[in-house]
Formats: sequence, C-alpha cells, structure tokens
Amino acid sequence: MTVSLSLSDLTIRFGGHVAVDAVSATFRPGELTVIVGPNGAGKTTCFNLVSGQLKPTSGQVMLDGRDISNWSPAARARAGIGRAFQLTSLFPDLSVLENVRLAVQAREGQGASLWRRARALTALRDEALQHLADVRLTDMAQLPVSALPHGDQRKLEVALLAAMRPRVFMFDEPTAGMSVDEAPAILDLIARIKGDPDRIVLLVEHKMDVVRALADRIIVLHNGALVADGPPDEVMALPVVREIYLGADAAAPEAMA
Ligand SMILES: Nc1ncnc2c1ncn2[C@@H]1O[C@H](COP(=O)(O)OP(=O)(O)OP(=O)(O)O)[C@@H](O)[C@H]1O
Repeated sequence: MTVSLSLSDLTIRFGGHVAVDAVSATFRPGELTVIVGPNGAGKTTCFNLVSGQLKPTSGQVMLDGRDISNWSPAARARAGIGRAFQLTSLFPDLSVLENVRLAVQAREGQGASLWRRARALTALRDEALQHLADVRLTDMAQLPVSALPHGDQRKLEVALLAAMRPRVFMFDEPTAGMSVDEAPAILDLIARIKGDPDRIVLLVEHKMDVVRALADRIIVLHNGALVADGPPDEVMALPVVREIYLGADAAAPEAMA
C-alpha cells in the first residue's frame, strides 16, 4: 500500500505556550521534506508529535487514512514510522554488526521455523553488513557499540533505521556533531532513500548546504506555526522567510548559508 502521512491543524501547548500551532501538511511518497526554522520554532516538537513521543493538544496525525494521534511510539513504529534510534536503547556490549543484525531480525519477525531461521542467519548477517557498508562503518563491525566514537554512533543510528525499512524515515539533524569527512556517508544514504518512490522522508536540519543538497520541499516553522511550504527555491526567496532568517534587512539569499 502506498504510504500517506498528513498533519491536520496539529497543535500542542505546554502551559500557556503553543509550541506547535495548527500545522497542516501532507507528505508524499518519493519526496524529501526538510523542516527548517530558528531555534525554538517547534521542529523537534513537531517530530515528537509524528513519532508519538508527544500527543497533540488538538489536531491529528493521519497515517494511511487512520488517525494515529494517540498511538504509542511503538505502535507507530510497527505501522512504518521510523525515527533514528537513540543509541542508549541499543545493546552497548554487543558488536556493531550484532546490533544491526538484531534490527534486521526484528523487522523480519519470528514467524519462520527453527531450521529455516538457522538458514536465514547468513542472509540476516549479509544484509546487516550491507547496511554497515552503506554508512561506511564496515571497519567498525566487530567493535562493541560502546567503543564507537560519536560520529560513528550517529552513522550506526542511521544504519539501524535503514535496517527497519520504515515507510516514513525521520531524521533529526543526522550529521550534527560529525566531521566534514563523516557527513557524506549519511547524506549519500539519505539521498538514495529519497529516491525510493514508496518512502516518505522527513528531515529537520539547520545546515543550509544539507538542505540545498537534499530538499525536494521545504517547510518553514516560526513560533510553532507553518509560515512557508513549497519547492526550495521558491520558499527561500519568500520575504517572510528571509525576514525570519536575516531580519528585516534581508540581503542576498546566499547569506542564508
Ligand atoms: N516538554 C516541553 N515542555 C515545555 N516546553 C517545551 C517542551 N518541549 C518543547 N518546548 C518548547 O517548545 C518550543 C519549541 O521547541 P522545539 O525543541 O520543538 O524547537 P526546535 O525548532 O526543534 O528548536 P532547535 O532548533 O533549537 O532544536 C520551545 O520554546 C521549547 O522551549
């Protein structure tokens, strides 16, 4: 079934503060949408509402035509909404490869008979190795997760997400804290994922070079509200967006980099 995801008047209040304010948007498969906005604009809160860490005060998150606004994060993950794992939820003493293999196995489920499962172990391992190769972590496969440097931990988070094969991929600043040498591994993988016509990809990102490289569409949040939504060139040229990023004396668009 083709995946569909939409937000309808999505709103959350924390006391008197409206962190996400009546946001409506429909996301299309085969499209990568970047959510941008200044610090405190509501980007991460919006992600939390989609992945289930938060429930809206009003409005809906709709997946495949069903209102999932009050579903748990686990139920949403089973329905295909995938957000990068926090490494704290992994098995830190197991190897990098074992962790990815377990993620692939979890996706495949436990239905097969014992001998078929035994035969499938090689296939699971091969797929896990491929996910590691995709984020250029092959050399780290045998290390315990706890021994990975920060940048490699971020890569592993993405490899684990890819192993789950979600229908909606959610990346929250996936290259934050990475060196310039490390980031391309992640960006190349996201570029490949967004080429899949059956996946929706959502990205929260501050770095404008990453936004430019990957975005099919940009949504701008400001004070919790959606103030712009459309193709990157059009959105970045809008006076309201230039004002948010640059102040009233908006200069050339390059200054947004
Ligand atoms: N659990 C919470 N309780 C109270 N206020 C919250 C909570 N979570 C977020 N907020 C507030 O909601 C607003 C939006 O925060 P959010 O983290 O979503 O912004 P953001 O756009 O992701 O910012 P950044 O780019 O700095 O990560 C902020 O004013 C924040 O302080």
